[in-house]
Amino acid sequence: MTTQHLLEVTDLSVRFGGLVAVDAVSATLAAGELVGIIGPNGAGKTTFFNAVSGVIAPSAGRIVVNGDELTGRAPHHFAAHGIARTFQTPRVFADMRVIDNVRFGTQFAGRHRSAPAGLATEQEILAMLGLEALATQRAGDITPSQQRLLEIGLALGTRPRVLLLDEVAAGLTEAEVDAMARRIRRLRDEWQLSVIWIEHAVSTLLRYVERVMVLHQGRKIADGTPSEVVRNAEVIEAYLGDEMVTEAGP
Ligand SMILES: Nc1ncnc2c1ncn2[C@@H]1O[C@H](COP(=O)(O)OP(=O)(O)OP(=O)(O)O)[C@@H](O)[C@H]1O
Repeated sequence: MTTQHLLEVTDLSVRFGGLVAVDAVSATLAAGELVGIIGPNGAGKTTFFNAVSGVIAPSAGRIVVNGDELTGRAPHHFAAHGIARTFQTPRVFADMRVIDNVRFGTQFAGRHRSAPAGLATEQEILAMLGLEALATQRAGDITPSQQRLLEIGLALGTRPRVLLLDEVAAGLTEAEVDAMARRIRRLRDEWQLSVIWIEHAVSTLLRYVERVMVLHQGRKIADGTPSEVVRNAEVIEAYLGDEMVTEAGP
């Protein structure tokens, strides 16, 4: 029996002039998976997200979402097929109320899509993110860490099946990073979302994901459980150093 993947990326490459930012990367995401992507600065992580959310057209390769090929299609096609993403720099609508930011996502993806169970209302999305008390505030007036959460709210407003999170924990305190990781787990556990999460806070990420892909100079150099990946010689050499092996335990 073959498993139908929600997302199936085959030999994806993105070139900028002479630079190969993503180099023949293949990857899959099954329903309900929580997968991390790690790798040094410039490894191609954000560019990978840009391609699998339609923000840039790949130079080569195929992107299939839930059985439909979307390679090179515009972002709203990806959104309508259930892909939502956040951006490295939070992009909320500062002059709109917090709750209206979440409503915007609904319009972006189209009103007539079927919503996954549990993602019924904007209020529930805000409650999941701990922002319910701020619903009527102007988004520009909430703190930067609350804006990071709201950006996830904007993505959730599209009622996605797949959530692509790009460094949503950047700039947060250690306690906030942990709280963020727990929220991401709950999104997967309670709303059956599939999540790919890029983060530089590697030790936290590795505690929460079941699988992690490692990018280095555009190539995928590893894809496995956190304990497999921290023992991978190429990953240690390229990115992690030796200390993660001890941190991850026996
Ligand atoms: N629009 C662009 N035009 C030209 N080069 C780009 C563009 N976007 C990214 N790059 C280059 O592609 C490479 C991969 O960048 P990317 O932002 O995907 O890496 P990253 O792994 O997300 O890094 P970081 O962890 O620093 O965010 C880098 O060398 C970057 O300078």
